[in-house]
Amino acid sequence: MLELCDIAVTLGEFALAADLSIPPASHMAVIGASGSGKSTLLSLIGGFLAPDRGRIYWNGNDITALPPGRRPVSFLFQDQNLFPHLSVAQNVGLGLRPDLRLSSDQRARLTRALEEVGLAGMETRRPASLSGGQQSRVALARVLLRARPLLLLDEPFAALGPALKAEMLELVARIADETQATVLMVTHDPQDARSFAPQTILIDKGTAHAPTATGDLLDNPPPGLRAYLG
Ligand SMILES: Nc1ncnc2c1ncn2[C@@H]1O[C@H](COP(=O)(O)OP(=O)(O)OP(=O)(O)O)[C@@H](O)[C@H]1O
Repeated sequence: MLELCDIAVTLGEFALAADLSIPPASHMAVIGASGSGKSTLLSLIGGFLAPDRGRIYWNGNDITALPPGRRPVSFLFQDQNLFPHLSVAQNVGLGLRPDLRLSSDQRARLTRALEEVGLAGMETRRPASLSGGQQSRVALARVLLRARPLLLLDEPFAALGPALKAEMLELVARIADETQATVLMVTHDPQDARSFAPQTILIDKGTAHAPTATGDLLDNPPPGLRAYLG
């Protein structure tokens, strides 16, 4: 269970408040107009941004002061954070050990993770020689190996075509289910939210609202969200 208790943060002219709970193993969308604070919310949870007020709890433990590396969190961003000079296996191995000195057990897990995301045999390739979808799979394999219980996705598949995007979302859902991970996914695409996330956090007018049923929210969006969705 992730709890954001009375959180407030101000960035220049912008302010965001959040007071909400996310149940274990949720698949949750984060939706809101451009500039509403979706990435800010993820940064607060991931520890890249400290709140001015409030506490963040994970399973009852206060993680508000923990640096990103000590939080129970993995990230997936649109640029996938792949290092161009490293091979596929090395990029994935970084999820286990930043110095890449993997034990034989860790190497075996790495091989399994690559198989799981459909990249078996591509261990020595560099990211530049992969398609966009394959690059996304490398990033996903790294997430799979890290096996952190909270996965934060900031529009990671926005650059992929609709069919590939749907495939990657299914893969994320499967990986999250296997590890019982909670997933928070920022998206601009209501269809992604409907297919991936039974519940959605709406960010509107400076507030991240408590999760509501995605279908109900999108069928009857409040005025700000209606204007944004078009
Ligand atoms: N370091 C900063 N200093 C000042 N303002 C900031 C800073 N970081 C973000 N902001 C502002 O905070 C607001 C929220 O930004 P954020 O990136 O969270 O929005 P978003 O909903 O993710 O937007 P988008 O959908 O366009 O990616 C924006 O108005 C942005 O300009």
